[in-house]
Amino acid sequence: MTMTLPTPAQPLKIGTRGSPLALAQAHETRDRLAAAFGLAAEAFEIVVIKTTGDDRSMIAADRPLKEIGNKGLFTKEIEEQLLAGGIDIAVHSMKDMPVEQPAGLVLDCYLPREDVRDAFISPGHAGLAALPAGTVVGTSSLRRRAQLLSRRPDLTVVEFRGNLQTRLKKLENGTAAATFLAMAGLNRMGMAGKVPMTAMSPDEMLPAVAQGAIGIERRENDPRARDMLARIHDSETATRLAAERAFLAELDGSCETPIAGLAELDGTSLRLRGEILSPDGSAAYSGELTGPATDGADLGRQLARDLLTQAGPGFFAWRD
Ligand SMILES: NCc1[nH]cc(CCC(=O)O)c1CC(=O)O
Repeated sequence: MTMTLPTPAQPLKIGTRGSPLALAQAHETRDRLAAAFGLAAEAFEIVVIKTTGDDRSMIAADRPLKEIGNKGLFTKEIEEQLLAGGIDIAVHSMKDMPVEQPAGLVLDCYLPREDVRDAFISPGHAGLAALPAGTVVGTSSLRRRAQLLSRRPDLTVVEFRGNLQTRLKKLENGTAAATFLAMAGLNRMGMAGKVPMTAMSPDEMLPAVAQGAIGIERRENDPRARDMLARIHDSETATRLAAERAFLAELDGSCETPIAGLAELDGTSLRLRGEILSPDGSAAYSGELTGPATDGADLGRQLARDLLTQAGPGFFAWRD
């Protein structure tokens, strides 16, 4: 392969948000690229980009993200920089990515997926089932709120945002007795052993579509980035996300919607589980399909149609 590799004088510019998790993901991407091509860290430049979603003044701490309109809230400025050439690749949590990318950009490189499960975090309780009736729990996620209320209608769910440290402080001062975060983020930040938590099985809380997966976006017409990313791409993650994201797309969903989905591979067989909920958890529909891994997107669309049929017309009408 004739490829001009980046050098310290002409580094590959890696765009990312500045949060601790985003930076950990950007460093992992750089380290995998450096290892794959035998390059020094100096051949890469990590460029931190502030997004609307990071601008605290835009977001009152108690205002649910959905009210601000979160389609592209954390990605718009990064994608603009990518199109303008200010960066060469952009590292994202796939869970936060819309199902379609802007013209001129492609998102077809995934790193090996981390733990897909949600973590139950609480200094005083062993798990969801052990919480006494009426317990206050905190989350900012519409999906988790709906799932929690669906399984435990007796709980009170309060809006809970901010970084891990802020949340732990709120647990300590009694604002809530428990909160929930992705295992993947905790692991990638090296926090898994340092926080009182247990991983929840997907049967107890089915994770968000693409949870635990990192995707790397590039310009369509950039062969260097294309060829470099091909070397660190994980095809198993791609197979699983094809099914999950087709499921999400067919539901016309985004991270504003209480939707959960998880595909798992067993050899050449793909098992897809999905769930859709009303925001207050009073209605929840779930199902699963298994089929050949090569037909993941068909499986995703089929499961979405099955669940929409179960739920009946107008199930998502509250979104409009
Ligand atoms: N929406 C925020 C977000 N986006 C990705 C992660 C965690 C990492 C991942 O799921 O890949 C999180 C925080 C969380 O849910 O705990």
